[in-house]
Amino acid sequence: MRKPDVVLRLTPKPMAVEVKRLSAAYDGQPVLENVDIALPVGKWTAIIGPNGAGKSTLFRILLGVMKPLRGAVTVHGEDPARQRRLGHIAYMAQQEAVEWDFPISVQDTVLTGRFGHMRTDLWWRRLLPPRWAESHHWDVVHRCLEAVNMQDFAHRPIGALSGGQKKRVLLARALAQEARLLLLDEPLAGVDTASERLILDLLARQRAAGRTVVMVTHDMDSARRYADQVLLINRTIVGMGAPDNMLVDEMLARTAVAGWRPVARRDPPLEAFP
Ligand SMILES: Nc1ncnc2c1ncn2[C@@H]1O[C@H](COP(=O)(O)OP(=O)(O)OP(=O)(O)O)[C@@H](O)[C@H]1O
Repeated sequence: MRKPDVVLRLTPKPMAVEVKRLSAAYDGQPVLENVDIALPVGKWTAIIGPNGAGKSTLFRILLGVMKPLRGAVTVHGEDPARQRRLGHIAYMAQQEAVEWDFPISVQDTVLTGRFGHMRTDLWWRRLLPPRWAESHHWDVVHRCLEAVNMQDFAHRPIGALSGGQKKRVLLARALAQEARLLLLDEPLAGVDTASERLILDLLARQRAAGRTVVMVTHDMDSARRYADQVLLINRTIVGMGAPDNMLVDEMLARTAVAGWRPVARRDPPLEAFP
């Protein structure tokens, strides 16, 4: 009898993020054009581009909350909205995008990061107010608050925090999601040196644990020191590669990064900064 043929299927592991020929627009006004991106799982990518380059728009599309005009987008090989609903994408918004006057404590804010996981709790649990969540959710919340050094502020209203503390709470909420992909919109903006160090070290640990980190930043030094790759964007992808190849005068000039300082010349003339 003839033996059945053994078919060896070698399916490549899906990328964390794959974007092909993407275009996006608001009210018919193009914002992103012909964007191609492939971000491997477990790497740290820094996205750098000037104001209005479309970085936050790209995040909205990767979260599946905005539909592209054209092109294909997958997260872990699936529809981004589905991945978000499954809790595989964590998002840290820019501080300005959050309603800080909302009467909610620091720990309840971080608990909202657990909502995706709570969907799999027992049905009757899901009828209770979130504050009565199962203890393992609270364990994660407290662990994340400790990780960002905000445990002493757990009961404080979020409106009564400094700028740097707000950032740390937003990061704790993103960490509490225990997602495979972390999308962070300017996590380092407006924080002091100690907070910056804490945030970068935490993200380095996330990456070491196999998570994919994607961080929009204007901080070239951090991108150079921590990121595996840099993506330069200004309405379209200007370049993508190792930090040492992307964060050079020629590439930055092409991206026209606001506030960009020439790398070769440490002290440019003042007139370079209007
Ligand atoms: N909801 C919206 N409706 C209409 N236009 C928008 C909307 N959101 C953003 N835009 C426009 O789209 C363009 C890209 O905005 P986006 O916020 O994606 O840029 P960004 O790179 O994140 O900028 P920044 O560094 O200032 O945060 C800008 O010209 C902006 O004015």
